[in-house]
Amino acid sequence: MVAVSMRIGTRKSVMALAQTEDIALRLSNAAPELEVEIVRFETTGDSDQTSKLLVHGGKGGAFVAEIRAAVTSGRLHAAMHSLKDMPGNEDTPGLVIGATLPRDPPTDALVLRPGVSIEDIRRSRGKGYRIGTNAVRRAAYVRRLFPDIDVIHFRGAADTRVRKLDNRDMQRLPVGGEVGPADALIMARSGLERIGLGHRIACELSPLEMLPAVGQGIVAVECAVNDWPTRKYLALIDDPAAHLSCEAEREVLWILNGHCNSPIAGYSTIDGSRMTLTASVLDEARGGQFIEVTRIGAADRPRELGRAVGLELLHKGAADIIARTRPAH
Ligand SMILES: NCc1[nH]cc(CCC(=O)O)c1CC(=O)O
Repeated sequence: MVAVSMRIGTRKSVMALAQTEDIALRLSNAAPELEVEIVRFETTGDSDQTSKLLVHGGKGGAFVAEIRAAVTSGRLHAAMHSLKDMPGNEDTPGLVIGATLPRDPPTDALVLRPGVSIEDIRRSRGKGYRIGTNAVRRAAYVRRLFPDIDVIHFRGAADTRVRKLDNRDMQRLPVGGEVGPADALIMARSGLERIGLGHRIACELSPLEMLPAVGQGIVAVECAVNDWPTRKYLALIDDPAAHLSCEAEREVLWILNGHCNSPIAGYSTIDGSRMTLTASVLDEARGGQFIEVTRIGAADRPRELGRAVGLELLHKGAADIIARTRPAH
């Protein structure tokens, strides 16, 4: 059989590489003639560990734009993305999500510094503890769980974050100065497991306690819309259920015009022919009030369901909250 090659681009972090290797393995199993080459990108977002990501045009701008440009120019056949990190409020002409891998657990989890106990944090409602996250959604939900906890800015690749927690490192702030050390972190369970740090999960937060980010736990592969050979290969490893959830949850983001660090959460599940979609918009400024909508619809019409949920959130006042949290440029 004639060998065919596919170049897949990824960020260089341990987590991104693990995800891309998973894609490569699935492709080789599905199409043994395919030789997958993993191309590692160092993005602006990864090399700058201090700023709050916004100066790079947000999460999307930082992590996604450079790799996308390489796909568009033909340097890459495809790009690996964590679906959670893909901007949900902009068009991507010429590109398509060719595959979504089966969803890993979408939940968030608490990682504790050795010596810190979850019982103590619960008992004190968080008072006296510092918890690190850079996500507005996680900050808002964790304040609902532990009202007296101190949420501090914390970023970096997942393995780096855990190392900094254990070493009691301080975090430099984008505006200057530093905070820390952190006693705990909120991180995605799937990411921790993919980098071999699943044993550090002290407590998993259910979707009811902390509704996951749109697309959390789903690895996506993007390619050029007119690159049919690549699309055919990617279709072989596409997980239909994850793809339907992707469509439903991302339609909510689109309707809400959510920016890179919006306090938006969204999670869908499929049961037979029905999909249940819950999405929320959190308002930290108003004492942690939040708007949440759940709807059930036809699993094979995910965008319709996403649109209904998004419009209902708007009807209940979501646009004001999102506008208030929009970073000034
Ligand atoms: N922003 C980083 C990022 N992007 C995707 C994941 C892992 C979870 C996933 O696959 O959705 C993580 C790490 C984290 O949030 O802790």
